[in-house]
Amino acid sequence: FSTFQWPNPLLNYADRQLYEGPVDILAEGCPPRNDSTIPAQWLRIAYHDMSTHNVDDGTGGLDASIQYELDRSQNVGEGMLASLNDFNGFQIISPFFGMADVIALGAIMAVAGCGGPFIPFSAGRVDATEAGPPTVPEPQQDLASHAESFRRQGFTPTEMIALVACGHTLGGVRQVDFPLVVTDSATVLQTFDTTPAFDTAVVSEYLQNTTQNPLVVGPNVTTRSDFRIFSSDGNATMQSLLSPANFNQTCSSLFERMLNTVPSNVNLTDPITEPFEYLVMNDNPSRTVTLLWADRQGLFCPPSGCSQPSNSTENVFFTIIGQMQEVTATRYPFNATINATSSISKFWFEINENDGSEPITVDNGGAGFVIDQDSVFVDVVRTERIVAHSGPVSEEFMKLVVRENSASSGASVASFTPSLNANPPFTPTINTTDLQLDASNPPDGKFAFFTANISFSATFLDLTISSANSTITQKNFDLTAVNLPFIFTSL
Ligand code: HEM
Repeated sequence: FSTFQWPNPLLNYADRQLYEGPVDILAEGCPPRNDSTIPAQWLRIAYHDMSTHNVDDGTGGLDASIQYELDRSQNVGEGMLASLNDFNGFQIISPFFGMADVIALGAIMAVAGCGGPFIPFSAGRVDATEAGPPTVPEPQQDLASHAESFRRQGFTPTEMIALVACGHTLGGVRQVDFPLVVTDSATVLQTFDTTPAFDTAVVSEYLQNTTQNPLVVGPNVTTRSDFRIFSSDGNATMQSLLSPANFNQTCSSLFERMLNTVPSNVNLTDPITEPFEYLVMNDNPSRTVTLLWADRQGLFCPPSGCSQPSNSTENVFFTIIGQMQEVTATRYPFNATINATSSISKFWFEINENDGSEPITVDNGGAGFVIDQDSVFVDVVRTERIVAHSGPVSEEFMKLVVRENSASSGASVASFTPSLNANPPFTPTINTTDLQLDASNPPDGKFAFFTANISFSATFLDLTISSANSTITQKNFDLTAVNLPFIFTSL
């Protein structure tokens, strides 16, 4: 059992992205693209985005500023645009999980997808709104400039050697983008080593003098930057990286630092190294899991009881990260009816293995899973996604239904919709709409229904209701975590 405290929307969301996808689907099996691989492209963009960091003043780092830096020659390559399009296409950017977090997650999936080590994931990066300085190292620069670039980014000369070797085990150099490095125009891409996998081939082929790495043996001596870097300590670091165990361990910890290099005013979560959102246990078909709750007065409910056994079990399908860690989990769904008058203040669970052992209580470290307020919430049963047709014209929107039980003077919803742009920068849209009394749903008990039509593709909502003396908000309601009905109708 982990020490995770609910609610923590960022950690919850980051955990779900790492262990349930969907980012890994494009990295699994190290799939080829543009004569390189998708993971090679994802790993390179993470390094280039981080390269703006300056340890001296704490600015720059992994902040998605790359979205504004694509026109620079140091960021040449179709992998850059393709990667950003991949990341935006997942539509997982949320109010607290921006493009920079997706770039970091992409690098983690990239390394794992090509057979490399697990890199612990921290989330909470903040997306830049403009370009950073042009500080990506380039092949024609000398060793001293490279050492200074890496120092500025927070890495020692020895770490520079390892970081470049770890990066250049994937992918290669494209002829059209670097014609001075790869001079033979019949070559589309010259790989750094003979295997697409994340492995030590880049090191062993270099040490055996069989390497075809164009940044080591390319015809143009000026652009042999990998040669200058790899040999800068008499090959001592490269020798140490020959051991696959040491290579994996060194690359994992350097990549973790690379991905966690952020502006000094940004705080990241603790690293996620296990799927803490789940109770990972051995399979026991006789196990029962019961949801229990207390009413709004904090009392455990009277005779009939406030408890509900789980109604089924579902297998959790883990990403390549979960598969690599060999974790398995079962999800226990519930369908509980809460009395509208006595309501709910907190809930918890009891797990009974039914094998004679004491049942276990799961109660968020003693506090219970506390429901802050029950004055306003999204009615997921009445909310629906609507596709309305009239001849060739079609309109898509979401009919949001909100319940509220206070005598409010105004209610509004701010909806967050990930970017549907074709090109970067992929900035989300946030719209604020007033909620109106819902004529189609008469009041029920002390609850009234309010409604608004919002974007079909909205993923997160903040609800606000104000009355004469208070404002109540329900922040970060995750529409992607609920299954809303689709309604097809005519306009
Ligand atoms: C002095 C430092 C470095 C220089 C001069 C350098 C240079 C280059 C060049 C010229 C390419 C070819 C890009 C293309 O044709 O699209 C490349 C590719 C690549 N670099 Fe670096 N690099 C450096 C450091 C790093 C580091 C630290 C990483 C760590 C993540 C990294 C990861 C990659 C990857 C994965 C590719 C392959 C991209 C693909 O195949 O699409 N590089 N690098």
